[in-house]
Amino acid sequence: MTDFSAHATTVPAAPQQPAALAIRGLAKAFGSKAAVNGINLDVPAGSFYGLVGPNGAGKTTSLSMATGLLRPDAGQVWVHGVDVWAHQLEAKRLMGLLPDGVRLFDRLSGEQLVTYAGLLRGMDRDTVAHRVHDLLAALDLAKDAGTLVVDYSAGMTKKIALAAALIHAPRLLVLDEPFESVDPVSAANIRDILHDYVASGGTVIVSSHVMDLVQRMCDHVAVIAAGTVLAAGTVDQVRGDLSLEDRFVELVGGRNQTAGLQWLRTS
Ligand SMILES: Nc1ncnc2c1ncn2[C@@H]1O[C@H](COP(=O)(O)OP(=O)(O)OP(=O)(O)O)[C@@H](O)[C@H]1O
Repeated sequence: MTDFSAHATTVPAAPQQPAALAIRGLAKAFGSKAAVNGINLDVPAGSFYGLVGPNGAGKTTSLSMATGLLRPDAGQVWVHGVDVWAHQLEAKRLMGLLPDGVRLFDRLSGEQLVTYAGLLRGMDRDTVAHRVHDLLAALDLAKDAGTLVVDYSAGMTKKIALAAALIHAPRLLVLDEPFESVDPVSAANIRDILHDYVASGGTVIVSSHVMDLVQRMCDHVAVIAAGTVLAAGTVDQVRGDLSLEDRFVELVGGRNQTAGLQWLRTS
């Protein structure tokens, strides 16, 4: 493992100073399948952190455990020094989550859904109304505010879920595949929102398969494969002289032979 992270150790130990997210020895198996294999990771406060890895690498499982959605078999997680599994409410107050594939209350309109998310967080109605208005405008959803979420497209659904994750101005945003299905203009708007958020002291963790996007957007990256962290650090440290995509392929390997698909040829 190439690990450039200052705090990462092979023997799990509590973080010295609060990172935005610190993970020690996190593990999860589904039956006999080890999905996450005792990973350690430090996400510095104020960083824009990319999490990349092949399909089935364990990204969603790791993020679900790190954010209090899935109980780990082993290991510990801290968000700004708060133990996520020992102090769940306190930790969740600090986080905004865009989970992958989790059902929303889609019989609410977009405006109602984001308002509901704000009220659930204990915010007063005036502040919620003000922020809902701002978020819908920034995400180009104002004209669809009254449409039921069940009638939204996949990209619109991603955006309304992102608005719900942002409403309480969390200190750490964890976004699982935030750009999937999102059109290029909306993706650029979302990137601007996230960059402003990081510039004002927030921390963002995004999982993505789009290496070029991660290389341009993130300042840190971790490469995960088979439930293990293969490399972690600043994007420049991890990629060295290569593009992140080439470095990813070098680390992960696994280019498949396509010679067995001759039957697919049409001429
Ligand atoms: N609820 C579950 N039950 C059984 N196996 C699971 C479950 N969730 C995940 N897995 C398995 O754990 C492994 C890691 O899955 P995970 O969804 O974390 O990967 P990922 O890196 O997010 O993949 P992708 O990039 O394809 O979204 C996979 O082998 C997957 O089949």
